[in-house]
Amino acid sequence: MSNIDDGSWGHLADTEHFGRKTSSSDVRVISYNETTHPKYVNYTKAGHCMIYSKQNEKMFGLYDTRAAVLMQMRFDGYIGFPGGLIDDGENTVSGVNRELVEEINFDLEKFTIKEEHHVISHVNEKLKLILHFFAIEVPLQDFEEMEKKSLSAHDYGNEVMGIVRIPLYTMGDGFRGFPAFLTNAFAGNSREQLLQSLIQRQIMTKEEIERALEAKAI
Ligand SMILES: O=c1[nH]cnc2c1ncn2[C@H]1C[C@H](O)[C@@H](COP(=O)(O)OP(=O)(O)O)O1
Ligand SMILES: [Mn+2]
Ligand SMILES: [Mn+2]
Ligand SMILES: [Mn+2]
Repeated sequence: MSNIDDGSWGHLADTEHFGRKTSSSDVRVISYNETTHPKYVNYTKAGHCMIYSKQNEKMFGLYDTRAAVLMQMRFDGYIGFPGGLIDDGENTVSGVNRELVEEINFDLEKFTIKEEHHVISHVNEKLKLILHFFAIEVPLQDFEEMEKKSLSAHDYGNEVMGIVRIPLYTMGDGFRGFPAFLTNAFAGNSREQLLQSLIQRQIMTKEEIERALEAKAI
């Protein structure tokens, strides 16, 4: 079992509460502009990013892959997107780019996250936490190179236990594939961020998402 199971957190004590499971009622959508209002100056900000590449290959010649979407298995056992806490006084997109370099060895010479990649932001008043979410579409060849380069990221093997692609297809029993993936534990509101982006970027329809959410293992 964990080697600090006495409820103490060591140096993680300052930030561990941001990773605690929250209910969707704890967060509400907030405009990017509104997050710069002085009343949020003492809020902690975090930014994460969905990197994806649309593709129309068929897995095993059977299943539409739709897109390669990059997520990660985190140190805390939750699935999340690359990204992290924005340092005090740090510009939000600069913080997201810094975290992407730390976590997946993102090549800023090739791609940089800009405000135009902003998708949605949420505020959790209880935790005084603002969660910004970005998405960037890249060519499949660059996506594949990122996957390889992520193995030599600074935080690979500690904050990041490895990156995953998401199975966006549903198999013959109506569960394995995407519905099974959705049964994982997700960090923050990353599951909501994923589902909204898949619809917004026309990778999946709202009806398909709803069907996947209702599917049960047989
Ligand atoms: O993918 C995510 N989407 C939304 N919120 C997330 C995601 N991953 C984590 N979180 C929440 C929960 C975390 O405690 C905080 C901070 O993010 P984290 O990536 O852990 O921060 P660092 O990389 O350690 O800076 O956001
Ligand atoms: Mn990080
Ligand atoms: Mn992180
Ligand atoms: Mn960090």
